[in-house]
Amino acid sequence: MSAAFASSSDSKMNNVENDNRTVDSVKKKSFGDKNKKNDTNANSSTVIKVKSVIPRRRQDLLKWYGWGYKDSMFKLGEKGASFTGDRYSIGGKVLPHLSQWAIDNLGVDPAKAPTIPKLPTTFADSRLPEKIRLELEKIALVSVDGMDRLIRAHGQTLKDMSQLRTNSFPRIPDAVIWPESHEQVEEIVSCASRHNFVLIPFGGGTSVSGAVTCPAKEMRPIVVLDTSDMNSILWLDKDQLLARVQAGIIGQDLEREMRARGFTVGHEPDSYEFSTLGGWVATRASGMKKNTYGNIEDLIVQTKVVTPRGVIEKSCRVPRISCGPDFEHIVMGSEGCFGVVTEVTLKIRPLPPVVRYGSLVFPDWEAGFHFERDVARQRLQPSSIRLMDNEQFRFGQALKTENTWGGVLLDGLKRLYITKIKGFDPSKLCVVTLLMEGSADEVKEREKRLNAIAAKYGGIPAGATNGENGYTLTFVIAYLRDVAIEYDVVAESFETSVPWDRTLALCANVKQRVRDECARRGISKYLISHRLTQTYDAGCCIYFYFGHNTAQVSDPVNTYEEIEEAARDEIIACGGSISHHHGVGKLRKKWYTDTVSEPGRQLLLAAKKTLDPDNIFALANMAFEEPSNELTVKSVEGLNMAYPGVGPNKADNDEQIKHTYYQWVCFVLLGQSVMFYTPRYMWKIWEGGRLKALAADLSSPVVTKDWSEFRRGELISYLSYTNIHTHNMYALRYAFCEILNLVNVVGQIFLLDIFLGGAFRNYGAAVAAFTHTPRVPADMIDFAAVNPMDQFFPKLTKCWLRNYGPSGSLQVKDRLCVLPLNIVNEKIFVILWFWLIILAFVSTLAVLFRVLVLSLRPLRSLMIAGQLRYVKKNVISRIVKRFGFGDWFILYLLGKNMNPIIYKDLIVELSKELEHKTVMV
Ligand SMILES: Cc1cc2nc3c(=O)[nH]c(=O)nc-3n(C[C@H](O)[C@H](O)[C@H](O)COP(=O)(O)OP(=O)(O)OC[C@H]3O[C@@H](n4cnc5c(N)ncnc54)[C@H](O)[C@@H]3O)c2cc1C
Repeated sequence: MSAAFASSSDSKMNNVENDNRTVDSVKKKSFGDKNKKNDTNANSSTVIKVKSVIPRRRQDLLKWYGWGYKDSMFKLGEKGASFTGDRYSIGGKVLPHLSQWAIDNLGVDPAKAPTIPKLPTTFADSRLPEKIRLELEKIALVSVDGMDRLIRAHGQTLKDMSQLRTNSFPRIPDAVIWPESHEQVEEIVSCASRHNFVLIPFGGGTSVSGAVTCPAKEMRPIVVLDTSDMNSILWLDKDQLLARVQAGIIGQDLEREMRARGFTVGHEPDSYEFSTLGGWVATRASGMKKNTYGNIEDLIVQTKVVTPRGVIEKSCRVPRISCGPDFEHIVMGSEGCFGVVTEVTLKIRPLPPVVRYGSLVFPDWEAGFHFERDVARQRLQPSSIRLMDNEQFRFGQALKTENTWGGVLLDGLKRLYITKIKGFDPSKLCVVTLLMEGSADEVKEREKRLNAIAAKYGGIPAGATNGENGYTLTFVIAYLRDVAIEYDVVAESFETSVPWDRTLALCANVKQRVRDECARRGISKYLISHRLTQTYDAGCCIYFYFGHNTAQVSDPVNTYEEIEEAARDEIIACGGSISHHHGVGKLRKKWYTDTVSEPGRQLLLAAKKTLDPDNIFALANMAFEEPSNELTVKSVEGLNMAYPGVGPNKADNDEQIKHTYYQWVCFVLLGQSVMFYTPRYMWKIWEGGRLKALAADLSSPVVTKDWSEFRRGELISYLSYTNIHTHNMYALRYAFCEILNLVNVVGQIFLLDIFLGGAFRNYGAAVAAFTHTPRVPADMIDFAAVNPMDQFFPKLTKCWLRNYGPSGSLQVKDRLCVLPLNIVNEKIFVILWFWLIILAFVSTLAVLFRVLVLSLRPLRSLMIAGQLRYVKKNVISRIVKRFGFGDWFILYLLGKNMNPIIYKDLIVELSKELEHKTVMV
């Protein structure tokens, strides 16, 4: 919880600036060579590994947040209010006026016991499958601990705080991972793309737009990528005034390290105690000193961003480039939806020699406003110049601490001078706070000129202390909201950017709209106040603060949001913007398209489609929709849906598998049988019944009278005289048919693979592997495990049906098609897969064996010997030596088709006959 007064803190915002004890240097090797190209001209050769003052891990974070405390950190009493803790200047002190202010303005009852949140003990189960967790653990530190996940489930909106206090987030992340380098982020993003889980980049968690809140309907596992361990300064170039910094560094750490070396970045959003460099880039942040240093977009020279499509980074570190649209501006303000910012090259500046605060009092808001306008027109703005309305001025007075008699007296005199002598109405006067930086002469000169302009509008200087208090209290004021909830008050700020000519009307109208909305709901105790915080040539930024007592309200957070929404409608109607620096997130989506136009929205969607087509960064901010249940189901294909591949299209580029094969399966099977029969048929033709004629009537198991002297003579004459050496072609044709068998089998595997659109080559193996995996995994979300039978032979598919509507136009209808035959097909093809694999193996062996037989004569003798019993080796080898391969082959086939006794007789006689024939070589 962001209530920021935990007593455990050991550093004060006010003294971190000069504390460089927490720095140590390490050699740069751990960040890989990829950084080298950015190192040119860098004159700091070591990585500055920064130790943050913000605790990084759960237990410490709990203390920091003040969770589990027994008592409230804030006490309202009759004699005043007090805070515990020492992080801010008002910690541990009594604020004598705050109780009365809270009673008068917000109807707080100091006697009522505050509602203190309990430390949660139960958390939603992590949905991250074990195997993905193990894979992630090989990359970086991972936690699925409930508290780690809860702490990173939220930003700092009122709703976030309310849900945190009641542990009622509809969805919290399933795991947190802490990468330490760009390379590790690349691995994590690639892992997320492979396994289709969601990544949420998380910096300081100070988002006030709902940007880091988990999309409630997301069914895929959500992993928060916490950048807090990526907080090193990779190099510092004092000549070029540049620094390369990892994106997870927290604002106050960055500034402390820079100041320790005599530099400053100068970017100080009010959240800079907690917010990170990556968060600033992702939200297009604006700091209070933007007049001198610029907003984040003015400070950046180069960013490195890991997207699912790869890394985006400009190839050169130049001050400006004219190279088409600047893609860095797609990343700036992308609110985590395109990828992770890992490293940033920032401009730095030498520390200003003089920093001086100041304040001016004006009779009313209009006078203060015209002063601000005049200063902007003359471009005389100091580093910061802010105008507070009367409500804020009085709130500031209520936050004053106990004072010395001297202080009280001085305050009294000042008050007397302003109200009695100058005649300012205490219920109207406004204050401008100033922060001036530069050389002593510059600061002096600027102050003189500002005082002169102020005088034109009735303003008078009110001293440096008031100005300084205004700035230091800025840090604490935001978090008062979190303790106010304990006293039945809900509050929040919202801001806008507005042209100068619309500002006064906008401020008045928005305040009036809030009053009307409160009246409509019977809310009588509330505060609506505003201040002007940033100025430009063309306009300014206005911050509104609104809070109300919840005693009369049944659903306080919802009521607050309704009123804020009405106020935003009014802001836009008055010419203001959706936001100046808080971003869009999930809270301000409603106004996004009107702000950027429909083509603008399409451009954003196109960028998303290009950089993150599978919606890995599914934060659903800006124009990106939260998944509807149907869409989510589709994204978890095969398990959390009725049937794989059936569902609404996720996007235009949704991958579609078109199943057209099923109508052709029977023809393909027929074609296969024809192809298998072809070699057999060819052999039949070529063989021409020769073997049958030679062995006619000689196959009977009983030796008959058919085996006569005459018949034996005939055969011996055929084999050894008339047809010897004429059977080579016969044998070669047989071998050719065997080769054809092999080619046929392999060819069929390829053809079937083409026929099934690439599904066949691994089909049998995938089916076999799948049967070893449980069909419905225990965690129900092992979405990688879709049955390959269902995947390639769906029984139910999505169909587009075309018909004519009642008035004759063509209609394309979304229908379901049932393919019942696939129940058989899926099995046929499994059997075929195994059968063809076996056949291919056997055919290969057959061909190899044929080659061996052709080349090794002793093998041929052995084969004949294998057909006979009790025949001497030399009898057989005499024949084999005199026979060619073809003769041997036909003799061998005869052996297979004859009675063995007759065959033995034939061999013995043949051998005798050939005894005097020349030996073949
Ligand atoms: C008290 C208070 C005062 C504030 N004052 C200011 C102010 O003066 N000026 C101002 O501009 N804002 C202000 N804000 C708003 C907020 O601090 C900014 O939006 C800030 O830039 C968010 O930074 P973060 O590190 O906390 O980001 P988070 O809150 O952690 O994240 C914000 C968004 O940025 C994304 N993100 C974070 N880190 C990365 C990364 N490395 N890569 C990609 N995406 C990332 C997240 O996914 C999310 O969408 C204030 C907020 C609070 C609570």
